[in-house]
Amino acid sequence: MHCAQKMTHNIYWIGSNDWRTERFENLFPIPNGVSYNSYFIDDEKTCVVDSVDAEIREEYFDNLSHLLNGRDLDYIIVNHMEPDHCQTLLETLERYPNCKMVGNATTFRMFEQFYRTPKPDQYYTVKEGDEICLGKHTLVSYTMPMVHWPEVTCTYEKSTGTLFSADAFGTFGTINGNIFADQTDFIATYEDEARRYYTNIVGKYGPQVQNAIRKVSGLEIKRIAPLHGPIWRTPETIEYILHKYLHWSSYTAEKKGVVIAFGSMYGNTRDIAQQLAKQLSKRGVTDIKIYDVSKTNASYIIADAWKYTNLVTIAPTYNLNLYLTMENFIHELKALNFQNHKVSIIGNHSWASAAMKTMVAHFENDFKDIEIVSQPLDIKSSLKEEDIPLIEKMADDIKASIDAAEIKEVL
Ligand SMILES: Cc1cc2nc3c(=O)[nH]c(=O)nc-3n(C[C@H](O)[C@H](O)[C@H](O)COP(=O)(O)O)c2cc1C
Repeated sequence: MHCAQKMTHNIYWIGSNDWRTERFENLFPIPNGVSYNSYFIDDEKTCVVDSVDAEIREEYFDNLSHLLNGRDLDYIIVNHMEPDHCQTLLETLERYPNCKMVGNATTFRMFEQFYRTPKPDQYYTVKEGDEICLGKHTLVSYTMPMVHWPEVTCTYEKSTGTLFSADAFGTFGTINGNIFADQTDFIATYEDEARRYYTNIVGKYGPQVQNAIRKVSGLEIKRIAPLHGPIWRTPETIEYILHKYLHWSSYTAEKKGVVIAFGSMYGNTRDIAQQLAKQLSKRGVTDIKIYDVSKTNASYIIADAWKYTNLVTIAPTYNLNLYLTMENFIHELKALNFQNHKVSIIGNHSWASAAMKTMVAHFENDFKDIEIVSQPLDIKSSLKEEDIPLIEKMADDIKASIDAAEIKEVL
């Protein structure tokens, strides 16, 4: 059943929601679901901006044929070739054989790689700054390489000031009737999920995100229409999401606080994490988050590690190595280019220590711009009375580093 919504002057949201998929990219839990957004422009020429995941295929085609109302489809703009936006692309081209698929050389190469059905007669190549006039609406293409994938573009519609931004400015979480962020309590509803989406999906590409923001900063943006999550259309919400992206892409902490990530088999290392948290709290530190790396999906811990100034990793030695879920957590952080934060380290071992040294080596050698706060500690099997002063000293050092931290506005 069609369920399209009007976005503005003859531009419609023709996406839908997915509550069923457990994990986005089969990696990141999405307990609040996700939307796949597609847009339809109704003008002398008809145009779709990006197609959708197969999960919402029926809704997309119902919306499209309802709005076309018997007319033909002239263009489909492909800003991003990732399958969650393209699993219905080939079918769109086959249902509407006169439709031109708008993209660049990489877009078309990827299309053929994924869908094994070249459609050269339907390719319409655009370069940076090229315009397509639909009648009253004019679309301008801008490249955004590696704002997720190499072929990515964004498309700016001049008459309405709409930026179709591909995966940029997107978020996990479904659209619940309200397609615009300003119709929701958007900070409460979307901020944490937008940060988790950004850090885990696009976090690796901070410099590319900054380049893309610089590139579009000269445009008069009245609406940002991403491929996931709500549309940003008021000055307040546009400024909010642009500002958040500038902040996140600079790897700068948003808030003073400590994320304690621990791994533990039998509880001894967990006790160390709780003791440190207590000592921090006693010293007036607020916003302390403790996560068990074996329990909480790394995507949540990573999002909070990005947000707060200080991270502490605490883990035991396991078969002469670092405990595996901590190894994995640190590996994921590194893969996302995590940087510009302060880290403290505690290991635990019983006969041949490896955890502490491995964590120190990772943060010293594999990351850039990480300050190690306090002397790393190595506890023997379980926390004892004589260890408490060591934990207190680390708490003192972390507190001092939080006090010295400056939370800078990134403009
Ligand atoms: C399967 C297993 C392998 C371990 N391997 C090592 C090791 O290679 N070197 C070492 O010093 N301790 C090793 N330990 C000891 C742990 O580091 C120690 O028991 C620590 O207290 C575990 O903390 P937890 O209670 O938080 O799990 C191992 C323990 C287990 C259960």
